[in-house]
This record gives sequence, structure tokens and C-alpha cells, in this order.
Amino acid sequence: MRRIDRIVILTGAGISAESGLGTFRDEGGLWSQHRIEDVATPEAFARNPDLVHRFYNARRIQAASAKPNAAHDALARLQSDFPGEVVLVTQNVDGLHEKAGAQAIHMHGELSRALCASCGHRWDAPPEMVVGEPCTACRAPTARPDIVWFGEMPYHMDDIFDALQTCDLFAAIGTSGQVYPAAGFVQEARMAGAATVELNLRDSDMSHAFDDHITGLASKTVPAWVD
Ligand SMILES: CC(C)NC(=O)[C@H](Cc1c[nH]c2ccccc12)NC(=O)[C@H](CCCC/N=C(/NCCC(=O)O)S[C@H]1O[C@H](COP(=O)(O)OP(=O)(O)OC[C@H]2O[C@@H](n3cnc4c(N)ncnc43)[C@H](O)[C@@H]2O)[C@@H](O)[C@H]1O)NC(=O)OCc1ccccc1
Repeated sequence: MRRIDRIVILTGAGISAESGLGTFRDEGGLWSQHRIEDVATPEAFARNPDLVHRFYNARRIQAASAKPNAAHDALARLQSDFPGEVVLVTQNVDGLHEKAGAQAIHMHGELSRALCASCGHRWDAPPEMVVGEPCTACRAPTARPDIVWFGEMPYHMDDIFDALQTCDLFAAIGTSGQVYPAAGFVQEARMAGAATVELNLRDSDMSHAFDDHITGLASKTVPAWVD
């Protein structure tokens, strides 16, 4: 039996589904109501910043009142109790991992943060951002949601690749494996000789790349997997 000293866990929208936050690609998901090209690219923000702000304002307000579920709680428990290291990487922009007491690397940003497109300053976003929102540092009217849009480089990639290249176990929870570079992490971990497990409601586009699969609702499967 291989010693597990370092675990890397990647989470996606599926872990927050049972907290009432819609996923992207499931039935009635966000991308069935909005076109990525209209709300989640830098070009969309340049073309129609009001539409993009309204899209993220609605999600920010919804996420602010959302509660972590048993899956978030179990990962927070694992991170504090596991003798080795647990690196939690999330594609989610909601703060539910933190609300559960965990520390997560937000590779796609956070709804609760604003970013100045001029000076790069970051601050706590107001519930509703407006077009021309001034930066709280340089005062330029160029505030945007601190979210990684399609075509933009995800955050913390060096730290994430360092962890993937030295982990003993890689787990992906509630992600469809359709968006890169996150979808390629399992391959990176495999190349490092790590064991790999996927926890999802159903098979994903990357299921073939995992050694083990645990199928079911995250709020049930994750606590069982952790304990
Ligand atoms: C569509 C796809 C083909 N396109 C891409 O991957 C693109 C382009 C690309 C790059 N490399 C490639 C290689 C091949 C092909 C394309 C590309 N990638 C990018 O643009 C990335 C940036 C991608 C990030 C975009 N932002 C997001 N989110 C923030 C926004 C927002 O939140 O609004 S992506 C967004 O979708 C991704 C996938 O979503 P999931 O979380 O997986 O959710 P989904 O709904 O899809 O699936 C839910 C899953 O949960 C399961 N589930 C549901 N309920 C439950 C439940 N209850 N329990 C358990 N499981 C459950 C379901 O079965 C399902 O499997 C996540 O990453 C999520 O964050 N940037 C970049 O590559 O930059 C380059 C670069 C390089 C140098 C310099 C500059 C730039």
C-alpha cells in the first residue's frame, strides 16, 4: 500500500450544487441561460460591461447567502486532521470552502473580490458592482469582477503544478473535465505516479483518466470517502 503524504483535491461546481448554486453545464445550468461569449470573456466585458456586472452581481448575492454542505465540511475536516498535506484547488468562485473552514486555491478567482484592470489592485467587492466602478487604490473607473474568464490565464498555476508534480493522491470532485487547464490536472498527477480518484454524480469527460470512480451526490460520497 502506497504511503499518502500529500493529497491534491480539485473541486468544481458539482460540490456546490447541493448548496443551491447552479452548475454550468447540467440541466438548466448557467451556460444554458447565458452564452459564455456574452458574460465570461474579456471581450464580453469590453463590449457590454453592464450585462457582465449584472451576471456576476446576481451570482455574488446568491453565493453570499449560500451555506456549505456536508461535502465542503468533510474536506475542511480532512485538511485539518490529515497528518500529511491536503492542497485544495477549486475552480469555484463561491466562498463555500472558506465558510466550511478550509483554505482553497481559487484558480478561477472569487465572486467576493474586485480587481482593477488598470493597476491590478484587489479589494472586497460590493454586492452590486456598476459600470465605471472606481478602483479603491488608483480611482480609475476600471473595476471588474476578480474572475478568470475564458482566454485568460488561471491564477496560482505555478503553485498548483508544484503540488501536482509531488502528490501521492489526486481527487477530482464535481467537475465535468471540459475546461483546461484544470481538466488536464489528472494527467499531470498520473505522470507524478499519484493514485487518482474521481467523485461525481456521473461520468465526466476525463473519467477514463482516473484509477477509481465514486459515483453519487457529493454530500454523501465525500464524507464517506474522507472518513
Ligand atoms: C470550453 C473549453 C473547451 N475551453 C477551455 O478550456 C478554454 C480554452 C482552452 C485552453 N486550453 C485548451 C485546450 C483544449 C481546448 C480548449 C482549451 N480554457 C481557457 O480559456 C482557460 C480559462 C478557463 C477558465 C474560465 N473560467 C471559468 N470559471 C470562471 C468564470 C465563472 O465562474 O463565471 S471555467 C468554469 O467552467 C469550468 C467547468 O465547470 P465545472 O466546475 O466542471 O462545472 P460543470 O457544470 O461543467 O460540471 C459540473 C459537474 O458536477 C457534477 N455534479 C452535479 N451535481 C453534483 C452533485 N450533487 N454531486 C457530485 N457531482 C455533481 C456533474 O455531473 C458535472 O460533471 C470550471 O472551471 C468553471 O470554473 N484559460 C486559458 O487557457 O488561458 C490560456 C492562456 C495561456 C497563457 C496566457 C493567457 C491565457
